[in-house]
Amino acid sequence: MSGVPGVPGVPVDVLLRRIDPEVPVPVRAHPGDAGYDLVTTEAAELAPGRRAVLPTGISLALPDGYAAFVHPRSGLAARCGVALVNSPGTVDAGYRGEIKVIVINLDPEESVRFERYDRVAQLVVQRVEAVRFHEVAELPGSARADGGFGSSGGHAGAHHSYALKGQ
Ligand SMILES: O=c1ccn([C@H]2C[C@H](O)[C@@H](COP(=O)(O)OP(=O)(O)OP(=O)(O)O)O2)c(=O)[nH]1
Ligand SMILES: [Mg+2]
Repeated sequence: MSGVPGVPGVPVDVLLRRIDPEVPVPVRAHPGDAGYDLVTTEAAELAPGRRAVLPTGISLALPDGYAAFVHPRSGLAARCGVALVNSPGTVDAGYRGEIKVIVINLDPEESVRFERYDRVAQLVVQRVEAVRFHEVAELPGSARADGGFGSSGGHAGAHHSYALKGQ
């Protein structure tokens, strides 16, 4: 194994176990892509508004200090209205179970069908930091302060009233 964790451009070595013996090892569509495509090992049909937990046939041992994030595929979202319920899903370094993808069909009218080995999501591996929290009575000031949730204005949909209750 040659990967040096944290050195840019050097791939990180990740142990992978195939639960489904025929499932392809995740690949990127192009060199440099962020996401490694995940397939479903089970066919499924989702009526409008329905969701499913799809198995991917793989489990991983990520190095400490890393996590993998299960992201949606934009093509499925744009063409079929398929989203991930918990987007992005978080795969912890210590998780040894099968990676699963929680899909939902947001199209109001059309069902969507997944065949075995269809690519349903993409896995992005990233470094994650551990933190030490230091409790204080007052936080240091900042330009944004407590502005959020549209405080800077000027976005599409501004004609809808979505002011938070009590603000
Ligand atoms: O899209 C996902 C999200 C999570 N997981 C797996 C890996 C992750 O390490 C574990 C737990 O996920 P998470 O912490 O999001 O779920 P939880 O509801 O907090 O469960 P737990 O109490 O087990 O942490 O489930 C997946 O396979 N796919
Ligand atoms: Mg958790």
